[in-house]
Amino acid sequence: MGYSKDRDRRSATLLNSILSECPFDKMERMIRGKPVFVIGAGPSISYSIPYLKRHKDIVKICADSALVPLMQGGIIPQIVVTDLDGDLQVMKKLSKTKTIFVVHAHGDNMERLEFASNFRNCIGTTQTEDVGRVRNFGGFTDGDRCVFLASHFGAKKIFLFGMDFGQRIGKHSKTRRQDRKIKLKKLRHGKELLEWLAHKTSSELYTLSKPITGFKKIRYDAIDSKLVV
Ligand SMILES: Nc1ncnc2c1ncn2[C@@H]1O[C@H](COP(=O)(O)OP(=O)(O)OP(=O)(O)O)[C@@H](O)[C@H]1O
Ligand SMILES: Nc1nc2c(c(=O)[nH]1)N=C(CO)CN2
Ligand SMILES: [Mg+2]
Repeated sequence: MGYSKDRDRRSATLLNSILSECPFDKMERMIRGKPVFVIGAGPSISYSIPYLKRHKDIVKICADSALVPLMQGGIIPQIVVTDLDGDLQVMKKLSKTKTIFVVHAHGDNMERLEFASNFRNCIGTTQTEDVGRVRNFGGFTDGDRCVFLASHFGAKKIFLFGMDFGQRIGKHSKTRRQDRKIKLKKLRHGKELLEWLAHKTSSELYTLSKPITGFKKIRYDAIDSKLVV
C-alpha cells in the first residue's frame, strides 16, 4: 500500500504511551477453546442480525463500522476491533461496559489514538514489530484482524458474518467516493491474508458471507449444528 513503516512504528509507540493495563488474560479466557463470531461491515450484515441475536452466549468480535448496525439490532459485542475511523460516539457509549476494544495504531491514525484513553478495557495492536504492550497478532483491515486475533487466542471455531470481500462496499463503511479504489484494494489484501491464515491456523473456519478459500461456506440454518461440540 506504500505506507511508511517509520510512521507505523511511531504510531505504535504513541499508543503504547496511552495504554495502561491491557486485558490479555481476559481476552484469552473469552476466546480459548470456544466458538466465536466475527462480524464485518459487508452488505450481508443486514441479514445476519436476527441470527446473531439468537446466539446470546457466543462471543462476538465486531470490526469497526459493523458496530452501528449491531447496536441498532440490540447486539452488544464483547470485543470491538478498530483503527478508530468508525463511529466514535457509539464506541464511547460502550466504553464503560465490559467490552474489550482492540485499537490498531498505524501511520495514518496517530491523531485519533488519544481516544483510546476513553476505553476501560483496551488492547493495542500494530502492523510493525511489537512495541511494549502493543502487539502484532497479524492481519490488515479491521475485519481480517478480528480473525487473526481469534486465531491467536486459540478460538476453536471462527464464523464470519458480513465479511463479503469483493466489489461491493457495505453501506455502513464510511468510504468517500474518491477512496473507493483504495478501500477495494484494502479488502483484496484482507482476503488474501485470510486465505493465507487458513493454511496456518488450528481454528476451524466457517463463513456465512461471500466464499473465501479455506473457509467452509455454511448456511444460516447450519449454525446450530456446528455449535454443538
Ligand atoms: N464488502 C465489505 N465492505 C466493507 N467492509 C467489509 C466488506 N467485507 C468485509 N469487510 C470487513 O469489515 C470491516 C469493517 O469495515 P470498516 O469500513 O469499518 O473497515 P476499516 O478496516 O475500518 O476500513 P479502513 O481501512 O477505511 O479503516 C473491514 O475492515 C473489512 O475487513
Ligand atoms: N498506514 C496505514 N496503515 C493502515 C491503514 C491506513 O490507512 N494507513 N489502513 C488499514 C486498514 O484499515 C490498516 N493499516
Ligand atoms: Mg477502521
